[in-house]
Amino acid sequence: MTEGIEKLIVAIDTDDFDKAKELIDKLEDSVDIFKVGLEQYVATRGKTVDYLKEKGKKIFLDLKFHDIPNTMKSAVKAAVRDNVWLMTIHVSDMEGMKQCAQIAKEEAERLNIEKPLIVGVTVLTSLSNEDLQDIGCNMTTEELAIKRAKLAKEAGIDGVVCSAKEVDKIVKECGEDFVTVCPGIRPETSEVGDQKRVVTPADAIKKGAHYLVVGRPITKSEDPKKSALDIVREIENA
Ligand SMILES: O=C(O)c1cc(=O)[nH]c(=O)n1[C@@H]1O[C@H](COP(=O)(O)O)[C@@H](O)[C@H]1O
Repeated sequence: MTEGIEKLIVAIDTDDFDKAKELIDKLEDSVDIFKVGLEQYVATRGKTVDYLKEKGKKIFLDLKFHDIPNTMKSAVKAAVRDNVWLMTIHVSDMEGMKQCAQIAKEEAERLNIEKPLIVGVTVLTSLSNEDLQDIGCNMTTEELAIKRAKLAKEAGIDGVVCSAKEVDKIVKECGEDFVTVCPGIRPETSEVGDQKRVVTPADAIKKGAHYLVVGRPITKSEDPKKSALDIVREIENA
């Protein structure tokens, strides 16, 4: 497998299992990691996770848990049973994150499976500085993302989801081994849509992102396989 394929995560955002299956089948030779998010998981009750397992693919379960510590911890414990590669929580209070890190380890040991990576969402890539002001936060997206990444590291989770706009600073603060997953990736010619902090695949890699999450630029393309391969090539050239 090439280095580019190892860094690309494709977001299967559809509410239809057959469409998800069709996309996975089209992309299976050029993509190794697929993200099952809220829309697809809720609509299919997790059926796509089983399909991806049958195909031997790596699974990013993106359910972004955010709740009181006991509920977050219990949700992580249940999700570990899906035996996925990586899953998301929101960066929240220290107690909640610590309990998620701990239970993931314990449950994986009990089941004798590899512990999934637990990563915390810092500041959604659809948010701007103005959006943060509107919801009562007087920090910039970059300041808040760095602060939350440091909290996530202190709590003992494996990494964060962040925009590639701030990933270089997060790597500098939290170290090379702290996993960085960057959505809001847009090749030069792609539509931005609802994303506000976007970066090209090449620039995201140059800034130190470990993994790039790409949805619509691949899934809404007339030729998803070609679009995925173009991004893999751009990653490799960077
Ligand atoms: O956790 C995520 O994956 C996520 C965090 C974030 O800050 N921004 C973000 O876009 N995402 C997800 O990444 C994917 C991006 O999709 P596209 O905008 O279509 O490339 C979607 O599935 C989002 O749910």
